[in-house]
Amino acid sequence: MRYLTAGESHGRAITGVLEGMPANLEIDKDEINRQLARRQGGYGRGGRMQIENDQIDILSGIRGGKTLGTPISFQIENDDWPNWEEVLAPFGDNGYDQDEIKIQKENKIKTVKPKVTKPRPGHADLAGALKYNQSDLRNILERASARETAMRVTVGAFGRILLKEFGIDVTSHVQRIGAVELAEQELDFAEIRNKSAQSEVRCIDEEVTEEMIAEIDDCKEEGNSLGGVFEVRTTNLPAGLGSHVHWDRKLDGKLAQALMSIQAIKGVEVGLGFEAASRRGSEVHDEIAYDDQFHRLTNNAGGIEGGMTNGEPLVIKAAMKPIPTLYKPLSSVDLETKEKFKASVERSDVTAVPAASIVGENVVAFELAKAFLNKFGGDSLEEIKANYNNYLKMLEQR
Ligand SMILES: Cc1cc2nc3c(=O)[nH]c(=O)nc-3n(C[C@H](O)[C@H](O)[C@H](O)COP(=O)(O)O)c2cc1C
Ligand SMILES: C=C(O[C@@H]1CC(C(=O)O)=C[C@@H](OP(=O)(O)O)[C@H]1O)C(=O)O
Repeated sequence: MRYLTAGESHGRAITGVLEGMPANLEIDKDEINRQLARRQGGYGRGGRMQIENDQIDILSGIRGGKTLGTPISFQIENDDWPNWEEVLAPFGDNGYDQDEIKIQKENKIKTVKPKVTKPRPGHADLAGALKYNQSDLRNILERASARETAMRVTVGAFGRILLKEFGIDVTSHVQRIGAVELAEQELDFAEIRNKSAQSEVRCIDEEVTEEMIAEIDDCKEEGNSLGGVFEVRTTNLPAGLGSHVHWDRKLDGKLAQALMSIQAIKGVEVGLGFEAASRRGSEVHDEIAYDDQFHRLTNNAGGIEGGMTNGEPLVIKAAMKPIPTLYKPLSSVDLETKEKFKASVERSDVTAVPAASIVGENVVAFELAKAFLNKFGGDSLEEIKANYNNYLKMLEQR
């Protein structure tokens, strides 16, 4: 299974093509829209999320509510597009009517959006302009933007619909916003799901959530931004997804890549992660027991050993850096004039960790669905179910 996405953040729409879904899987469009709505929520987001109302429009690959086994294509319209149509039209003068810009500047009106030449530290602006030989940073920032994560949530939602047929579920919660951290605790999957669905920040502890909200408010007041950490968990994963035999078949590597490729994610930990490096072996490795089936007395490995699921729940964390666009300006240098400036900002998120946790949850769901199809693959849902049930029977006999 694979996918491609296209689209600029303020372009007409973002689009995607997903290939490799088996035939005869019932697709609940509401479930996809629910995931998209979850991604739009979370305390700390800026003005853009009040403009957008992400809804999936499926163009092909589904008939009568079921997959055909053919490529599935879809799009989400950008409701902000009418404000950018002139600037981002595929053909035309990019809206850079210099006379009009001059008149508008004189009259302090701002409907024309001039060329962007002031790169933001921490964003893709400067590196992208150098690499792609661009003089307008808009040609970089439009595609670097995390608007694209709406597509990743869409394909992840398809993945989770498939996983659900096999009783596998994925959830997430916010572990840290800046300096405010949720203490490590024994977590019950159903509890995380219910509480994180209710909470504005998607931290599962009410008191800590309030502290996180206060931290975001404080940071906003200061014109600053915040990062944090989220954790993704799964239930009912069978042992044996992924493989130890080649570097590019190892599931931990694939999950890390999927998470690291989310905008602003700078670190991934499986299970104990970095903490394992400072402990002794006896305090890290999960002892093996047998009770009708193999299981572990702890889950410090986070459900993966040797690049394969070991039958315990997957536990994986990702660290997000603070949002690069700051109301409190940082110094930078104008691309054209080479003059120093302090950036001014029109709108931005203060933090997007709660949104990123939903993206994380869905990219993990997609990678797991892919690994699931690699192991139990078939062209129809019925064939995959037969393969899966056969494998479960084999495991029962071990
Ligand atoms: C859900 C989400 C929302 C984001 N919102 C913003 C934003 O409003 N302003 C901003 O400058 N960066 C935002 N970012 C982060 C940038 O997209 C990201 O830092 C940039 O593309 C550079 O990539 P890098 O941080 O991975 O190096 C957001 C990221 C995510 C995941
Ligand atoms: C549009 C989304 O996130 C955007 C990601 C983003 C960035 O630079 O990554 C910048 C902001 O966009 P704008 O510049 O239009 O305010 C965010 O709102 C979204 O999540 O759907």
